[in-house]
Amino acid sequence: MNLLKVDTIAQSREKLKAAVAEKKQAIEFVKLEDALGRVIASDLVSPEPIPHFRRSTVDGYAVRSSDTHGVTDSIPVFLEMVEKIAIGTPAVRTIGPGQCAYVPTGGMIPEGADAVVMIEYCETFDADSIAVYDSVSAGRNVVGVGEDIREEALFLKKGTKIRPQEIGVLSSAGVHTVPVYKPWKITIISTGDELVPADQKPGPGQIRDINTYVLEAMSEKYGFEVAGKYVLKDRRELLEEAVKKAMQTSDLVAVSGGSSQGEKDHTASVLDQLGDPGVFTHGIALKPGKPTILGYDKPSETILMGLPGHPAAAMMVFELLAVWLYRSETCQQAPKNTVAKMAVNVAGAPGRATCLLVELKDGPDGYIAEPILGKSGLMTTLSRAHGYTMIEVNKEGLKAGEPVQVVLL
Ligand SMILES: Nc1nc2c(c(=O)[nH]1)N[C@H]1C(S)=C(S)[C@@H](COP(=O)(O)OP(=O)(O)OC[C@H]3O[C@@H](n4cnc5c(N)ncnc54)[C@H](O)[C@@H]3O)O[C@H]1N2
Ligand code: MOO
Repeated sequence: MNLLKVDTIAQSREKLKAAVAEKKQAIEFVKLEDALGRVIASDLVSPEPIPHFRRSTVDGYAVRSSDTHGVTDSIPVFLEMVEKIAIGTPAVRTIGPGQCAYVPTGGMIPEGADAVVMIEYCETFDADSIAVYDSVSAGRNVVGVGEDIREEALFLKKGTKIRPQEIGVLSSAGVHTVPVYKPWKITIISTGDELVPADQKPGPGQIRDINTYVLEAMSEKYGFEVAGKYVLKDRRELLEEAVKKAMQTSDLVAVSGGSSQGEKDHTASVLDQLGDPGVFTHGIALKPGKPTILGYDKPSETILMGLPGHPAAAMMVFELLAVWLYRSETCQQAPKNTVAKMAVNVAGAPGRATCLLVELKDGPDGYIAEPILGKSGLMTTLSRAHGYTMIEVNKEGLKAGEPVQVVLL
């Protein structure tokens, strides 16, 4: 018998990390307008405080807060209005005791003032003075210098994936060219005599190709750049030629199909032959995903991956290993999980971790996770799934009502 000697997910991740330890992560600079979805490649420190002047958060009068102590809506204080500050211009006068200045929302707070009274609590008394009917404490309605970002403070960490809100932080700090990781280049190779493209009608025994399309979509979703894609017949020399070519341009070569031990399963031996040192894992203790192949080629710094042919397995292994490794190498955090309670008992797989697809339903106190059980050759199971939860290797299973972490897909 020739059974695969399997690694756990943790072991295979350790081996992947060790293999790529000296792989260089290239960095590039992109315009702020093009930075959405990219991953910041160095800690960003602001040379100046943001904002760099004190700003009002309301339309009102900048005052010395001590002048308003004891003021109520029936006992006002009368203040001399010494300046009307316009938005976008510097405040010129210093506010002395008994004085104030009009300031618009976002306007600059003048020297001497330490708070702003909203216009609703003030009354114009005559051309130069106003009555104030509210008592304010120091700092009220004022954003201080550096309150958003302190001078020399680290304001965005390496590994941050840029969302619209980070675009805002970057623009406020004046970072208009952003250091980001160059995306990994990936070549996707699907093998199988039975595969026809999605726009063709499959004959008897044939099926439409799924993995090429799914892996390309995942690559786009997770920020890889597709350098090439091939759909090949199950012939060793075709696979050899494609992998050889891909290794010249790619950080990652993902071959789907032919990963098992059938007569036409060449992936492991081709990846092992072309890589130096070659394949270090063939088989992981995961359901689905058992026949996964992992290897590396040091000279070209290419990660070599053989994904199981079954589409759901290919997708989950790509997520759990390729995407995981890319996140880890670019210092990104794992996505936040959601918690749900299992709807029913589910058994684990002896000796293997299970990646259990679940559909989330609203329950009386949070989500309920309904397992989606189906053979790994079926694709619609994945489309129904909102996410997955892992049943660890040595766990018998999950009990109805048990809280589980769900990773959203
Ligand atoms: N005797 C054994 N047979 C199998 C085992 C095993 O341990 N012993 N493991 C099963 C498991 S689990 C999986 S997963 C598959 C892995 O197979 P391969 O990686 O060698 O892939 P293929 O045999 O080429 O294909 C399997 C299956 O997936 C379909 N497929 C392949 N590529 C695509 C594609 N691009 N788009 C859509 N569907 C694809 C293919 O038609 C097969 O149905 O092995 C089991 N067998
Ligand atoms: O391991 Mo297979 O990858 O269960 O579908």
